[in-house]
Amino acid sequence: MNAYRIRKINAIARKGLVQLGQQFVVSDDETDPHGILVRSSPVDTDDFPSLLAVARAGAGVNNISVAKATERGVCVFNTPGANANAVVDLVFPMIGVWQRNIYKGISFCQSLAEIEADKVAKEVERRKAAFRGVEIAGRTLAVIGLGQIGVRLANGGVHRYMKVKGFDPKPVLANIHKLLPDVQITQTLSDAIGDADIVSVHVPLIDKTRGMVNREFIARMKPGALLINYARGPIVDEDAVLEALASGQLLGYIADFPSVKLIGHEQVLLTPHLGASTTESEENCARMAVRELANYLMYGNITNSVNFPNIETIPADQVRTRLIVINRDVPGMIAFITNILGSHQINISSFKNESNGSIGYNIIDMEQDVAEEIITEIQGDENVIRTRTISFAR
Ligand SMILES: NC(=O)c1ccc[n+]([C@@H]2O[C@H](COP(=O)([O-])OP(=O)(O)OC[C@H]3O[C@@H](n4cnc5c(N)ncnc54)[C@H](O)[C@@H]3O)[C@@H](O)[C@H]2O)c1
Ligand SMILES: O=C(O)[C@H](O)COP(=O)(O)O
Repeated sequence: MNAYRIRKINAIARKGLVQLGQQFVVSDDETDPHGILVRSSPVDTDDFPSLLAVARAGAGVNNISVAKATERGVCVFNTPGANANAVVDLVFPMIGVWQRNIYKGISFCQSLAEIEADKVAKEVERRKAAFRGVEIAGRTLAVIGLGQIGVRLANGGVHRYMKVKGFDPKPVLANIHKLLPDVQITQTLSDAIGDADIVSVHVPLIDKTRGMVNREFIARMKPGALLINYARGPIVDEDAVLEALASGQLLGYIADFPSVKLIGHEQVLLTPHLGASTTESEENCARMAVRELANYLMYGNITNSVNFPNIETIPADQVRTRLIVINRDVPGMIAFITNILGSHQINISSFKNESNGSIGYNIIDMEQDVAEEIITEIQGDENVIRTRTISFAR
């Protein structure tokens, strides 16, 4: 068969890319790819006519046109949890940097290069009181969004002897099971943030969360609290933050998303979108994204899609054709597909169907070739979004 064309956007770790076998050709310039590997760059799936899938080596998919992709039967993957340690590994140090005035202390030390060598030690002892900080043990941490990152951060707070509260309106049960018993799960957002010294937000950027941390949210926080955003810039209303910093309602804002409004503000600490930037996380994400994409292109199997259901089936040795049908999840679709195949005397050796509530996904294995007209007949139904045949040379 012809090779699958992969467009690589952004730096994808080599340890992931080497998993792609000879069936794949990877290029940064491919204009008509079957698959895309991407991190944070924007992807409009409508720009690529032959596109079958996009794999985001990371968590957030707000840079990808997921709704358009779903309408065209393009599968979008992400890599849940693959960079969660990296984010938590940065958030706690950043809290420490803030609470202990480390950034001010470091610039003070750099300024000591200007003075005479025998005066440095004396100057350090004379001035160090200006950088006295506070500890995080005993403080209350509110974690908003108890997903892969939120759960790790909440547990990390417990290990640091903090009181930890967490809020998530629709948590994934598997994540909640990983929470330490000392984390208090609250029923409302206000219960979580009302008396927290530190509020850290770990939700995806979607319509419902855009601007979620607004004036009203901040007003519900304890006066003088610290706000942390390692999720996405637009989740936080920056004007509301600046007002709250000026009034004292917020003591500080730590974020991974610099903007002109925030840069240079004394009460704001910024990092340049570094949350996932560790060797380990980049390798984890790349390995996972490549596996998901390759498994989809070669077999139509799905793990960790954000718009299609999970489904996996290994073709038996005698299977020649695998037909994939992606449809709107309405009654009668399975019967519709099997009736057409049956009416053409096609014997089905395996049929697997999964749904995520809006999209139905069918993998149908057959021991013979399937004529193009039969596929066209299936494709003709208004609820069929896309069909695809994969031939196995035996
Ligand atoms: N700074 C970085 O480099 C970096 C790295 C990784 C992830 N992120 C961002 O962090 C986000 C979360 O990552 P994750 O891996 O934990 O994802 P996740 O999907 O595992 O968890 C997100 C959680 O947020 C919850 N949620 C959704 N809306 C909510 C709301 N209104 N209130 C409270 N909770 C809500 C969901 O139910 C889910 O449990 C990503 O979507 C991404 O945007 C940033
Ligand atoms: O959503 C994510 O996974 C992070 O924001 C990481 O983005 P990056 O892969 O561009 O570092």
